[in-house]
Amino acid sequence: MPSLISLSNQPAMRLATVPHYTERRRRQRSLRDFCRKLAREAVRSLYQELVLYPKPGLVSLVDNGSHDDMDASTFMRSLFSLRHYFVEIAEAGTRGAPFSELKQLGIKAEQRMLRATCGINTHRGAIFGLGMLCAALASCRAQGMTLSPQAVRATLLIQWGDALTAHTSPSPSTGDAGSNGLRVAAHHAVGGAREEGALGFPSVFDIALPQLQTTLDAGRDWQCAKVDALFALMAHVSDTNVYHRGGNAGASMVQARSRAFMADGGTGNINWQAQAEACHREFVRHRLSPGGAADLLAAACLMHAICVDNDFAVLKA
Ligand SMILES: CC(C)(COP(=O)(O)OP(=O)(O)OC[C@H]1O[C@@H](n2cnc3c(N)ncnc32)[C@H](O)[C@@H]1O)[C@@H](O)C(=O)NCCC(=O)NCCS
Ligand SMILES: Nc1ncnc2c1ncn2[C@@H]1O[C@H](COP(=O)(O)OP(=O)(O)OP(=O)(O)O)[C@@H](O)[C@H]1O
Repeated sequence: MPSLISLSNQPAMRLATVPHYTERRRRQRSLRDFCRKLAREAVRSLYQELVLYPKPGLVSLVDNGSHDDMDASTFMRSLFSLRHYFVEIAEAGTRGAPFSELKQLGIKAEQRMLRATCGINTHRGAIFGLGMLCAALASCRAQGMTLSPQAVRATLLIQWGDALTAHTSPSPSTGDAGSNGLRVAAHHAVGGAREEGALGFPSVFDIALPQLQTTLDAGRDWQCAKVDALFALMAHVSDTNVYHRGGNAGASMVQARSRAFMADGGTGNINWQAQAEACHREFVRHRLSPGGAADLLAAACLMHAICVDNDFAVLKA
């Protein structure tokens, strides 16, 4: 039996017996596992959004809402195509990668999405919102910080706030071709996803996440929580998808109908299901699709899952 000393002369053994080396390897493995877990939660949150019904104007397992060009299977192919992206952007977050690197990962993810959907834009806003949150969550974890909503939002703004602000006024040189959101921003002075990101996703942290918790604390189920959070988002968010399809009139209708639903008690109202389905039919009649609210709901579902997993109390609405 060779002595431990002779074995320890081997390079591999020398490293392996050095405590901080094993600690570093353990920590790296733990971070990789966390990034994979984040990615699973992000994909699961996109699925949670897809299967919600009633979801006014939007695609679900029940119908295609205001869309002729996509259905639930389009979204399923799309969310599955993003499974590696969320790992990649989380790992970039652990390194504190610059926004330019996150942006390239986002663009690659959009290309994977478009290949999976034969060119249909199913999750462009979600790639941005959930991608940035995964990067911020992973950065918090790498720094040994808590994963509280406050810490995640502060980390996102500290690490990438300036770049996200610059991202609200894109220039052709940065490869920002025209988009529906940019055209809406120019025509209606509505900031959309870019402004939401630059402000640290206030609609997720200050509206949707507290609403999820308020409905759950009232004793209602997860479907009710997601419905109330979606209506709360539609009541407040300036959704460029809605402006793009329905202009100012469409945006006013979405906000007015959503505020009325919440003022009537949301899913606490005994007739909530009939009211929500009537809203769905009205939005479909007007071809309205609050896709931005749907993306933000998925982001809130991700943050809620993290809070539950880490026993963080979510502030109520
Ligand atoms: C910022 C994004 C969403 C582009 O926004 P823009 O308004 O220019 O584009 P577009 O109209 O195609 O997409 C907007 C999407 O955001 C969603 N959305 C609309 N309004 C809002 C809102 N108020 N809040 C959040 N999301 C919204 C919609 O569902 C829509 O799909 C993003 O896709 C982008 O910049 N992509 C390039 C790659 C990148 O920079 N990624 C960043 C790292 S992930
Ligand atoms: N369940 C959903 N149903 C429809 N849209 C959704 C859903 N979930 C998220 N979205 C968001 O809404 C966007 C799709 O809306 P929309 O089709 O209006 O956008 P667009 O492709 O930019 O515009 P258009 O299709 O009118 O040319 C998706 O990119 C996605 O970000």
